[in-house]
Amino acid sequence: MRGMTHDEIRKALESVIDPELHRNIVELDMVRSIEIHEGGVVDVVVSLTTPGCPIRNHFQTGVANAAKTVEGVTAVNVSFDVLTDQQKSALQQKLGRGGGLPSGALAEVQNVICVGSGKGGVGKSTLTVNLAAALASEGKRVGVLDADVWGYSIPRMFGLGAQRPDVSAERKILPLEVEGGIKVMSIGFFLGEEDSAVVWRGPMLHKALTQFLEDVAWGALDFLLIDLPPGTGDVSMTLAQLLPQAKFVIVTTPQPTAQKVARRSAEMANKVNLEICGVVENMTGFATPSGERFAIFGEGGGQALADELDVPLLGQVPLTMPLREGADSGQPLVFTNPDDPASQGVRQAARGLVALAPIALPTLNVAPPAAPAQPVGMSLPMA
Ligand SMILES: Nc1ncnc2c1ncn2[C@@H]1O[C@H](COP(=O)(O)OP(=O)(O)OP(=O)(O)O)[C@@H](O)[C@H]1O
Repeated sequence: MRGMTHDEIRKALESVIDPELHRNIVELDMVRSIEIHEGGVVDVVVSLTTPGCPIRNHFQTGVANAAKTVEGVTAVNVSFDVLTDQQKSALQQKLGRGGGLPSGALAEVQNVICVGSGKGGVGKSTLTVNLAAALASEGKRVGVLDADVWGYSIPRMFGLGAQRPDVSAERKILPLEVEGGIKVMSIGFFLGEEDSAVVWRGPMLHKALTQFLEDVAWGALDFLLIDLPPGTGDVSMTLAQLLPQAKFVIVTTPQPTAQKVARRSAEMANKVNLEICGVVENMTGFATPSGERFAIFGEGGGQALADELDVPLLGQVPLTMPLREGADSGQPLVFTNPDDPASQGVRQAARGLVALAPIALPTLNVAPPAAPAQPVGMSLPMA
Protein backbone atom coordinates (compact mmCIF):
# COMPACT_ATOMS: atom_id res chain seq x y z
CA MET A 1 0.00 0.00 0.00
CA ARG A 2 1.28 3.43 -0.91
CA GLY A 3 2.03 5.83 1.97
CA MET A 4 0.09 9.06 1.89
CA THR A 5 1.56 12.33 3.22
CA HIS A 6 0.33 14.92 5.69
CA ASP A 7 0.23 17.47 2.91
CA GLU A 8 -2.08 15.34 0.81
CA ILE A 9 -4.48 14.96 3.70
CA ARG A 10 -4.29 18.65 4.57
CA LYS A 11 -5.02 19.46 0.93
CA ALA A 12 -8.03 17.15 0.95
CA LEU A 13 -9.34 18.84 4.11
CA GLU A 14 -9.54 22.12 2.22
CA SER A 15 -12.86 20.86 0.93
CA VAL A 16 -14.36 21.05 4.44
CA ILE A 17 -16.03 24.42 4.84
CA ASP A 18 -17.06 25.97 8.17
CA PRO A 19 -20.71 26.78 7.48
CA GLU A 20 -20.67 29.75 9.86
CA LEU A 21 -17.43 31.35 8.71
CA HIS A 22 -17.73 30.28 5.06
CA ARG A 23 -14.06 29.37 4.71
CA ASN A 24 -12.30 26.05 4.72
CA ILE A 25 -10.94 24.62 7.95
CA VAL A 26 -7.32 24.52 6.75
CA GLU A 27 -7.40 28.20 5.88
CA LEU A 28 -8.98 28.89 9.27
CA ASP A 29 -6.14 26.99 11.06
CA MET A 30 -8.71 24.69 12.61
CA VAL A 31 -6.84 21.49 11.73
CA ARG A 32 -4.88 21.01 14.94
CA SER A 33 -3.07 17.79 13.99
CA ILE A 34 -2.92 14.97 11.51
CA GLU A 35 -1.39 11.64 12.45
CA ILE A 36 -0.87 8.79 10.03
CA HIS A 37 -0.69 5.27 11.41
CA GLU A 38 0.19 1.94 9.98
CA GLY A 39 -2.47 0.40 7.77
CA GLY A 40 -3.70 3.77 6.51
CA VAL A 41 -5.48 4.86 9.69
CA VAL A 42 -5.49 8.63 10.07
CA ASP A 43 -6.26 10.66 13.23
CA VAL A 44 -7.35 14.24 12.69
CA VAL A 45 -7.92 16.73 15.51
CA VAL A 46 -10.09 19.71 14.63
CA SER A 47 -10.17 22.81 16.83
CA LEU A 48 -13.61 24.28 17.32
CA THR A 49 -14.28 27.93 18.02
CA THR A 50 -16.41 27.30 21.13
CA PRO A 51 -16.95 24.33 23.43
CA GLY A 52 -20.64 24.51 22.55
CA CYS A 53 -20.07 24.47 18.81
CA PRO A 54 -23.29 23.03 17.40
CA ILE A 55 -21.83 21.98 14.06
CA ARG A 56 -19.52 19.27 15.25
CA ASN A 57 -21.36 16.57 13.30
CA HIS A 58 -20.85 18.55 10.13
CA PHE A 59 -17.08 18.54 10.71
CA GLN A 60 -17.04 14.92 11.83
CA THR A 61 -18.56 13.69 8.59
CA GLY A 62 -16.89 16.27 6.37
CA VAL A 63 -13.38 15.58 7.65
CA ALA A 64 -13.77 11.81 7.54
CA ASN A 65 -15.12 11.87 3.99
CA ALA A 66 -12.51 14.34 2.76
CA ALA A 67 -9.58 12.41 4.26
CA LYS A 68 -10.88 9.15 2.80
CA THR A 69 -10.56 10.59 -0.70
CA VAL A 70 -6.77 10.36 -0.31
CA GLU A 71 -5.44 7.12 -1.73
CA GLY A 72 -4.24 4.75 0.95
CA VAL A 73 -6.46 6.08 3.76
CA THR A 74 -8.42 3.19 5.23
CA ALA A 75 -10.01 4.75 8.31
CA VAL A 76 -10.29 8.22 9.82
CA ASN A 77 -10.70 9.09 13.50
CA VAL A 78 -11.89 12.64 14.02
CA SER A 79 -11.64 14.28 17.43
CA PHE A 80 -12.05 17.82 18.68
CA ASP A 81 -10.55 20.41 20.94
CA VAL A 82 -11.11 24.15 21.24
CA LEU A 83 -9.06 27.04 19.88
CA THR A 84 -7.05 28.82 22.57
CA ASP A 85 -7.73 32.49 23.29
CA GLN A 86 -4.67 33.40 21.30
CA GLN A 87 -5.67 31.33 18.31
CA LYS A 88 -9.14 32.77 18.51
CA SER A 89 -7.81 36.34 18.42
CA ALA A 90 -5.61 35.40 15.47
CA LEU A 91 -8.61 33.94 13.71
CA GLN A 92 -10.68 37.01 14.51
CA GLN A 93 -7.94 39.15 12.95
CA LYS A 94 -7.79 36.96 9.91
CA LEU A 95 -11.54 37.26 9.47
CA GLY A 96 -11.29 41.03 9.76
CA ARG A 97 -13.74 43.44 11.29
CA GLY A 98 -17.18 42.02 11.40
CA GLY A 99 -15.83 38.65 10.27
CA GLY A 100 -17.55 37.31 13.27
CA LEU A 101 -16.78 34.25 15.31
CA PRO A 102 -19.99 32.61 16.41
CA SER A 103 -21.61 34.60 19.16
CA GLY A 104 -23.78 31.77 20.51
CA ALA A 105 -24.83 31.87 24.13
CA LEU A 106 -22.05 29.44 25.03
CA ALA A 107 -19.33 31.34 23.20
CA GLU A 108 -17.84 32.47 26.49
CA VAL A 109 -18.33 29.24 28.44
CA GLN A 110 -14.99 27.61 29.08
CA ASN A 111 -15.87 24.21 30.49
CA VAL A 112 -19.09 22.27 30.24
CA ILE A 113 -19.42 19.46 32.78
CA CYS A 114 -22.36 17.04 32.66
CA VAL A 115 -23.12 15.37 35.99
CA GLY A 116 -24.73 11.98 35.43
CA SER A 117 -25.54 8.79 37.27
CA GLY A 118 -26.74 5.34 36.38
CA LYS A 119 -29.87 5.61 38.53
CA GLY A 120 -31.85 8.16 40.49
CA GLY A 121 -31.45 9.09 44.12
CA VAL A 122 -27.68 8.79 44.36
CA GLY A 123 -27.34 12.50 45.10
CA LYS A 124 -26.50 13.81 41.65
CA SER A 125 -28.49 17.06 42.04
CA THR A 126 -27.26 17.63 45.60
CA LEU A 127 -23.69 17.26 44.40
CA THR A 128 -24.23 19.47 41.34
CA VAL A 129 -25.53 22.30 43.52
CA ASN A 130 -22.74 21.93 46.05
CA LEU A 131 -20.05 21.54 43.39
CA ALA A 132 -21.29 24.81 41.92
CA ALA A 133 -21.05 26.42 45.35
CA ALA A 134 -17.53 25.03 45.84
CA LEU A 135 -16.36 26.27 42.43
CA ALA A 136 -17.92 29.69 43.08
CA SER A 137 -16.15 29.78 46.46
CA GLU A 138 -12.89 29.25 44.59
CA GLY A 139 -13.64 32.39 42.59
CA LYS A 140 -14.93 30.65 39.48
CA ARG A 141 -17.84 31.94 37.44
CA VAL A 142 -20.37 29.16 37.45
CA GLY A 143 -23.67 28.30 35.79
CA VAL A 144 -25.97 25.38 36.52
CA LEU A 145 -28.34 23.99 33.93
CA ASP A 146 -30.95 21.63 35.28
CA ALA A 147 -31.47 19.19 32.44
CA ASP A 148 -33.24 16.70 34.69
CA VAL A 149 -36.49 17.51 32.95
CA TRP A 150 -38.40 14.70 34.60
CA GLY A 151 -37.29 15.29 38.16
CA TYR A 152 -35.91 18.79 38.36
CA SER A 153 -34.88 19.72 41.86
CA ILE A 154 -32.18 22.33 41.29
CA PRO A 155 -34.50 25.36 41.85
CA ARG A 156 -35.52 24.01 45.26
CA MET A 157 -31.96 23.18 46.24
CA PHE A 158 -30.91 26.76 45.48
CA GLY A 159 -33.91 28.18 47.34
CA LEU A 160 -35.48 29.51 44.16
CA GLY A 161 -39.24 29.46 44.45
CA ALA A 162 -41.72 30.84 42.04
CA GLN A 163 -39.47 33.35 40.27
CA ARG A 164 -39.49 33.35 36.53
CA PRO A 165 -36.51 34.39 34.48
CA ASP A 166 -36.72 37.72 32.65
CA VAL A 167 -36.01 38.17 28.98
CA SER A 168 -33.34 40.69 27.98
CA ALA A 169 -33.65 43.44 25.38
CA GLU A 170 -31.77 41.07 23.04
CA ARG A 171 -34.54 38.52 23.61
CA LYS A 172 -32.31 36.18 25.59
CA ILE A 173 -33.58 34.41 28.69
CA LEU A 174 -31.72 35.70 31.76
CA PRO A 175 -30.73 32.94 34.18
CA LEU A 176 -31.59 33.51 37.84
CA GLU A 177 -28.63 34.33 40.05
CA VAL A 178 -27.97 32.95 43.50
CA GLU A 179 -25.20 33.29 46.09
CA GLY A 180 -21.71 33.31 44.61
CA GLY A 181 -23.09 34.76 41.37
CA ILE A 182 -24.12 31.26 40.26
CA LYS A 183 -26.43 31.47 37.24
CA VAL A 184 -29.23 28.94 37.31
CA MET A 185 -31.63 27.74 34.63
CA SER A 186 -34.22 25.01 34.99
CA ILE A 187 -37.28 23.82 33.18
CA GLY A 188 -38.86 24.13 36.63
CA PHE A 189 -38.92 27.93 36.25
CA PHE A 190 -41.39 27.54 33.41
CA LEU A 191 -43.59 24.79 34.78
CA GLY A 192 -44.86 26.17 38.07
CA GLU A 193 -45.43 23.27 40.44
CA GLU A 194 -42.34 21.18 40.98
CA ASP A 195 -44.17 17.98 40.26
CA SER A 196 -45.95 19.10 37.08
CA ALA A 197 -45.98 16.00 34.97
CA VAL A 198 -44.74 16.74 31.47
CA VAL A 199 -44.60 14.09 28.83
CA TRP A 200 -41.46 14.95 26.94
CA ARG A 201 -41.46 13.72 23.40
CA GLY A 202 -38.18 13.59 21.49
CA PRO A 203 -38.44 16.71 19.30
CA MET A 204 -39.86 18.82 22.12
CA LEU A 205 -37.07 17.75 24.44
CA HIS A 206 -34.49 18.52 21.80
CA LYS A 207 -35.97 21.95 21.25
CA ALA A 208 -36.13 22.78 24.96
CA LEU A 209 -32.51 21.73 25.53
CA THR A 210 -31.36 23.66 22.48
CA GLN A 211 -33.11 26.73 23.84
CA PHE A 212 -31.47 26.31 27.21
CA LEU A 213 -28.11 26.34 25.51
CA GLU A 214 -28.70 28.88 22.78
CA ASP A 215 -31.31 31.31 24.05
CA VAL A 216 -30.09 31.69 27.62
CA ALA A 217 -27.69 34.55 28.30
CA TRP A 218 -25.06 32.50 30.13
CA GLY A 219 -22.34 35.09 29.54
CA ALA A 220 -18.76 34.40 30.59
CA LEU A 221 -18.49 31.26 32.72
CA ASP A 222 -15.58 29.14 33.84
CA PHE A 223 -17.89 26.18 34.40
CA LEU A 224 -21.36 25.28 33.23
CA LEU A 225 -22.53 22.27 35.25
CA ILE A 226 -25.39 20.30 33.72
CA ASP A 227 -27.50 18.10 35.98
CA LEU A 228 -28.57 15.21 33.74
CA PRO A 229 -31.57 12.98 34.33
CA PRO A 230 -30.58 9.63 35.84
CA GLY A 231 -29.84 6.81 33.44
CA THR A 232 -28.91 6.86 29.83
CA GLY A 233 -31.51 8.55 27.75
CA ASP A 234 -32.47 11.12 25.17
CA VAL A 235 -31.27 14.12 27.13
CA SER A 236 -27.70 12.91 27.29
CA MET A 237 -27.71 11.98 23.61
CA THR A 238 -29.06 15.40 22.63
CA LEU A 239 -26.59 17.23 24.82
CA ALA A 240 -23.71 15.21 23.44
CA GLN A 241 -24.73 16.32 19.98
CA LEU A 242 -25.06 19.95 20.98
CA LEU A 243 -21.96 20.05 23.20
CA PRO A 244 -19.14 18.01 21.74
CA GLN A 245 -16.64 19.41 24.24
CA ALA A 246 -18.69 18.58 27.32
CA LYS A 247 -17.03 16.36 29.92
CA PHE A 248 -18.88 13.84 31.97
CA VAL A 249 -18.66 13.29 35.74
CA ILE A 250 -20.29 10.14 37.08
CA VAL A 251 -21.82 10.04 40.54
CA THR A 252 -22.02 6.64 42.18
CA THR A 253 -22.51 5.17 45.62
CA PRO A 254 -19.98 2.82 47.23
CA GLN A 255 -21.74 -0.54 46.88
CA PRO A 256 -20.70 -2.88 44.04
CA THR A 257 -24.22 -3.13 42.54
CA ALA A 258 -24.37 0.65 42.13
CA GLN A 259 -21.09 0.49 40.31
CA LYS A 260 -22.61 -1.86 37.76
CA VAL A 261 -25.45 0.58 37.11
CA ALA A 262 -23.10 3.57 36.95
CA ARG A 263 -21.01 1.73 34.38
CA ARG A 264 -23.98 1.84 32.02
CA SER A 265 -23.94 5.62 31.98
CA ALA A 266 -20.21 5.46 31.32
CA GLU A 267 -20.91 3.22 28.35
CA MET A 268 -23.49 5.69 27.09
CA ALA A 269 -21.02 8.57 27.46
CA ASN A 270 -18.50 6.59 25.44
CA LYS A 271 -21.04 5.80 22.79
CA VAL A 272 -21.82 9.47 22.21
CA ASN A 273 -18.14 10.43 22.45
CA LEU A 274 -18.44 12.45 25.64
CA GLU A 275 -15.20 12.26 27.57
CA ILE A 276 -15.58 10.98 31.12
CA CYS A 277 -13.35 13.11 33.33
CA GLY A 278 -13.94 11.60 36.74
CA VAL A 279 -16.06 9.80 39.31
CA VAL A 280 -17.50 11.22 42.52
CA GLU A 281 -18.54 8.73 45.17
CA ASN A 282 -21.50 9.91 47.22
CA MET A 283 -22.84 8.46 50.48
CA THR A 284 -19.38 7.22 51.39
CA GLY A 285 -20.46 6.03 54.80
CA PHE A 286 -22.35 8.03 57.39
CA ALA A 287 -20.32 10.66 59.19
CA THR A 288 -21.48 11.58 62.69
CA PRO A 289 -20.99 15.15 63.93
CA SER A 290 -18.03 13.87 65.97
CA GLY A 291 -16.38 12.51 62.82
CA GLU A 292 -17.09 8.80 63.40
CA ARG A 293 -17.86 6.97 60.16
CA PHE A 294 -20.05 3.95 59.35
CA ALA A 295 -19.75 2.34 55.94
CA ILE A 296 -23.45 1.64 55.57
CA PHE A 297 -23.32 1.25 51.80
CA GLY A 298 -20.12 -0.77 51.73
CA GLU A 299 -16.85 0.57 50.48
CA GLY A 300 -14.70 0.98 47.41
CA GLY A 301 -17.31 1.29 44.63
CA GLY A 302 -16.21 4.75 43.52
CA GLN A 303 -12.55 3.82 43.35
CA ALA A 304 -13.32 0.57 41.55
CA LEU A 305 -15.40 2.39 38.94
CA ALA A 306 -12.75 5.08 38.51
CA ASP A 307 -10.07 2.41 38.05
CA GLU A 308 -12.18 0.55 35.56
CA LEU A 309 -12.80 3.71 33.53
CA ASP A 310 -9.23 4.86 33.99
CA VAL A 311 -10.28 8.26 35.32
CA PRO A 312 -9.63 9.89 38.69
CA LEU A 313 -11.87 9.49 41.72
CA LEU A 314 -12.43 13.20 42.20
CA GLY A 315 -13.94 13.04 45.66
CA GLN A 316 -15.80 11.02 48.28
CA VAL A 317 -18.77 12.64 49.97
CA PRO A 318 -20.13 11.08 53.17
CA LEU A 319 -23.78 11.05 54.18
CA THR A 320 -24.38 13.85 56.62
CA MET A 321 -27.63 15.28 57.92
CA PRO A 322 -26.61 18.90 57.21
CA LEU A 323 -26.07 18.13 53.50
CA ARG A 324 -29.63 16.84 53.22
CA GLU A 325 -31.03 19.69 55.32
CA GLY A 326 -29.21 22.27 53.20
CA ALA A 327 -30.63 20.73 50.02
CA ASP A 328 -34.13 20.81 51.49
CA SER A 329 -33.89 24.38 52.75
CA GLY A 330 -32.37 25.76 49.57
CA GLN A 331 -28.99 26.62 51.06
CA PRO A 332 -26.08 24.64 49.65
CA LEU A 333 -24.08 23.30 52.58
CA VAL A 334 -20.76 24.27 51.01
CA PHE A 335 -21.82 27.91 51.48
CA THR A 336 -23.27 27.57 54.98
CA ASN A 337 -20.75 25.13 56.44
CA PRO A 338 -17.71 24.56 54.24
CA ASP A 339 -16.08 22.45 56.96
CA ASP A 340 -18.79 19.80 57.24
CA PRO A 341 -17.29 16.44 56.16
CA ALA A 342 -19.65 16.36 53.16
CA SER A 343 -18.64 19.90 52.14
CA GLN A 344 -15.01 18.91 52.38
CA GLY A 345 -15.59 15.96 50.04
CA VAL A 346 -17.40 18.17 47.54
CA ARG A 347 -14.74 20.86 47.73
CA GLN A 348 -12.07 18.29 47.01
CA ALA A 349 -14.01 17.12 43.95
CA ALA A 350 -14.35 20.74 42.80
CA ARG A 351 -10.61 21.27 43.10
CA GLY A 352 -10.15 18.13 41.02
CA LEU A 353 -12.40 19.60 38.33
CA VAL A 354 -10.41 22.83 38.31
CA ALA A 355 -7.20 20.86 37.96
CA LEU A 356 -8.66 18.89 35.08
CA ALA A 357 -10.31 21.87 33.40
CA PRO A 358 -9.28 21.33 29.83
CA ILE A 359 -9.49 24.95 28.87
CA ALA A 360 -7.49 27.88 30.19
CA LEU A 361 -9.69 29.96 32.36
CA PRO A 362 -9.23 33.66 31.60
CA THR A 363 -12.24 35.16 29.87
CA LEU A 364 -12.32 34.93 26.12
CA ASN A 365 -11.98 38.39 24.77
CA VAL A 366 -13.73 37.95 21.52
CA ALA A 367 -15.94 40.91 20.80
CA PRO A 368 -19.23 39.44 19.63
CA PRO A 369 -20.45 40.94 16.39
CA ALA A 370 -23.63 42.93 16.56
CA ALA A 371 -25.84 39.98 15.76
CA PRO A 372 -29.47 40.62 15.02
CA ALA A 373 -31.62 39.82 18.02
CA GLN A 374 -33.01 36.33 17.82
CA PRO A 375 -36.60 35.90 18.81
CA VAL A 376 -36.80 33.74 21.90
CA GLY A 377 -40.00 32.09 20.72
CA MET A 378 -40.54 30.20 23.96
CA SER A 379 -41.48 26.71 23.06
CA LEU A 380 -40.88 25.61 26.64
CA PRO A 381 -44.09 24.36 28.12
CA MET A 382 -45.68 26.95 30.36
CA ALA A 383 -47.65 26.27 33.49
N1 LIG B 1 -24.19 12.77 50.99
C1 LIG B 1 -25.46 12.96 51.36
N2 LIG B 1 -25.80 13.09 52.67
C2 LIG B 1 -27.08 13.24 53.04
N3 LIG B 1 -28.10 13.30 52.21
C3 LIG B 1 -27.84 13.20 50.90
C4 LIG B 1 -26.50 13.02 50.39
N4 LIG B 1 -26.56 12.96 49.04
C5 LIG B 1 -27.87 13.09 48.72
N5 LIG B 1 -28.64 13.22 49.81
C6 LIG B 1 -30.10 13.34 49.87
O1 LIG B 1 -30.61 12.24 49.12
C7 LIG B 1 -31.78 12.64 48.40
C8 LIG B 1 -31.58 12.36 46.92
O2 LIG B 1 -30.58 13.22 46.43
P1 LIG B 1 -30.70 13.94 45.00
O3 LIG B 1 -32.07 14.45 44.75
O4 LIG B 1 -29.54 14.87 44.91
O5 LIG B 1 -30.43 12.66 44.09
P2 LIG B 1 -30.43 12.56 42.50
O6 LIG B 1 -29.44 11.52 42.18
O7 LIG B 1 -30.28 13.89 41.89
O8 LIG B 1 -31.87 12.01 42.25
P3 LIG B 1 -32.73 12.15 40.91
O9 LIG B 1 -31.81 11.87 39.80
O10 LIG B 1 -33.81 11.15 41.11
O11 LIG B 1 -33.20 13.58 40.89
C9 LIG B 1 -31.99 14.11 48.73
O12 LIG B 1 -32.92 14.21 49.78
C10 LIG B 1 -30.62 14.58 49.20
O13 LIG B 1 -30.71 15.66 50.11
